[in-house]
Amino acid sequence: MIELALRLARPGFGLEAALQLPSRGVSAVAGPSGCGKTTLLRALAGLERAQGRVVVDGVPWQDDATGCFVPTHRRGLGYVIQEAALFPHLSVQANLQYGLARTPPAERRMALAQAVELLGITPLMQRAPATLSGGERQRVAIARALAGSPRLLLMDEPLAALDPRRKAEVLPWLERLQRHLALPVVYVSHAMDEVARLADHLVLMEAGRVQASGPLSQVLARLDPPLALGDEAGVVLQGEVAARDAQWQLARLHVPQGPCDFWARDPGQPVGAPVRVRVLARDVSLALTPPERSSIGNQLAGVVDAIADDAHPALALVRVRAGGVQLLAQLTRRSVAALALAPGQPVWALVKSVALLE
Ligand SMILES: Nc1ncnc2c1ncn2[C@@H]1O[C@H](COP(=O)(O)OP(=O)(O)OP(=O)(O)O)[C@@H](O)[C@H]1O
Repeated sequence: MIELALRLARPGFGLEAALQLPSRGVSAVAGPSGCGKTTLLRALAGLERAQGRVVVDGVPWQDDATGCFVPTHRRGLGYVIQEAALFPHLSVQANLQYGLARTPPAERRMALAQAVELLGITPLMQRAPATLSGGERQRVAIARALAGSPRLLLMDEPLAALDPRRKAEVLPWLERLQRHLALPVVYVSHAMDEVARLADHLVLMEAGRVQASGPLSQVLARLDPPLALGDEAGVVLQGEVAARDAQWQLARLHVPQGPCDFWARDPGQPVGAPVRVRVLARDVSLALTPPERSSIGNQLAGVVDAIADDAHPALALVRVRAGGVQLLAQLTRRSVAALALAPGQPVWALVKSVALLE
């Protein structure tokens, strides 16, 4: 467990965050620009001197009550930032070897081999950094951070400098890390598509404060903080590819807690592969009876769970429980009135197959 309670005051900005993050998996820290994500990460690393307490797996890194402050280089951190700074005169291999300097010799080979394997670096080993694409450079930077056998990996917008195509190339490698790494990762990003694909735990921040912190699906299904997410409000369902339809290039995705399987664009993964599906609130419609002869690929029987005002006065956010999953639907308040929607009301949640984002 990573426990932190940190305060920091700057002119015009104050950070006040108390958090408990799991010791395994990816904890994403998201929120609008300037809300203090980077400041929080730097304070956790000891790069920024905040007041308070940081305890990682029972080991205090900072405790103002006792005067404890472990300097950054003794915290066993890997740190990856937006623009990777690799040594330009060294090959990829030599850059990775450099990352080993701080690692006890007994752990070196394992850590390096695992990092190279997890991030698919082998074909790049002899290349010079200047010959790498932005995405390849970030993979090498992440491998270098991992080669140092960190206890905690901190990543600050590692994909933000990449164009959408490069970002799409790197994301599957980060998903591999998310599945296979035993160490905790704190991942700062303002991009909800990255968060939806990578996070196990989500911290939402606003103006230096923590708005919500908890398992990804629970935080995304809350009706209060998602309001701040605007068009990005929506839930993430986790499942696996159950079948692929070669004729229509669609895949049937089995979501264990869902009331039925989902049809979506074929993500190109084999049957049995784990997938996450992002269902945005604006892509979910509600009906009182199941539509016949419609083009909508997914129709889920559910019950209205809660209704909240959305940020715009014309809109409402409706949470529907369907089987063991929760969906959010963004509707006009006129539709909510026309259907007389209220908690407890049985409804059909309609989700176009094209709207499902893997
Ligand atoms: N070195 C600094 N000196 C003074 N103020 C700073 C400094 N660094 C950041 N700030 C301010 O502190 C606040 C939080 O900044 P921070 O970089 O942590 O936000 P962020 O959520 O990471 O933003 P972004 O997503 O844009 O990177 C902002 O108001 C910013 O202008």
